[in-house]
Amino acid sequence: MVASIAVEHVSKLFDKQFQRTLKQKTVARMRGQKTSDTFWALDDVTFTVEQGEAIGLMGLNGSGKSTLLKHIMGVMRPTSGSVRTRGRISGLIATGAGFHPQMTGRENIYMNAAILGMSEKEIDAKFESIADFAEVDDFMDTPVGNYSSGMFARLGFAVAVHVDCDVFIADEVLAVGDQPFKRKCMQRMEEIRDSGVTLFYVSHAAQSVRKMCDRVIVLEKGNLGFDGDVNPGIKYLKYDNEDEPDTLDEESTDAELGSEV
Ligand SMILES: Nc1ncnc2c1ncn2[C@@H]1O[C@H](COP(=O)(O)OP(=O)(O)OP(=O)(O)O)[C@@H](O)[C@H]1O
Repeated sequence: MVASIAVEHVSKLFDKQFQRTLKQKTVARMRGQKTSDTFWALDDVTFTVEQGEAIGLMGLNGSGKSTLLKHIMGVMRPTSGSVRTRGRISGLIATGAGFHPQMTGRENIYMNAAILGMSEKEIDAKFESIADFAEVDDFMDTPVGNYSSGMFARLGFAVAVHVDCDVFIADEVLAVGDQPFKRKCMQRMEEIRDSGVTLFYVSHAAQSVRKMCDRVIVLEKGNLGFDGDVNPGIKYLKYDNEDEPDTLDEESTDAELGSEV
């Protein structure tokens, strides 16, 4: 098997500010109070992913999932440790990330696709298909600053799924889309996974992780809490407790997808 991603002893230190304004900071300093502190958002995280694996990245809010994915996408550098990736990476870390609000949907498609490594010729060839997937129709020539959050998500996801990539990253892509679009995204991600692309799928929905992934990695306050099979991973998080269901939104997605219980 070929290693697709190697994360070795990765740690990331962030600052935490306690006061917002200069005045508040000055007063705090005069009182001898702390104005900031540091914390480890990732703490000595190590794992390897083989080409074609589908990883469900799970963990409570603030556990470091997006931070880890930013390292894998190469938009953030670790304080210590190393991240090595093989091939082209596509996907979404945050809805609308990399979009310019004053540029139109059309212009943003070209810019975003170029950032993800597509040539102008490639974008020209795929533009109609990207536009069809996004279904923003008449709004293609409207500045995206006037888009709804769902429209933003559609456009970003439409571009990402049209990149020929070796690793696909999907962080909370289903958070803002409506049900038909969520279904379409899930279907498309299954196709991407089945074509042998390495998949990183962040979700709090146990059902869709079961459907989509063959391995689960759980982060806990920046530490690697669990790395292994899907069901034990979900059990580890206690996300499959009938008394504590997934969010209604994601549950209904799972129900509509017809995934097993
Ligand atoms: N640029 C930054 N500077 C300082 N702190 C940050 C920065 N980015 C993230 N953090 C903090 O790092 C921690 C991990 O954040 P991260 O977004 O990776 O969590 P997450 O697991 O993706 O959470 P969620 O499930 O809510 O999306 C949080 O406490 C967050 O506030």
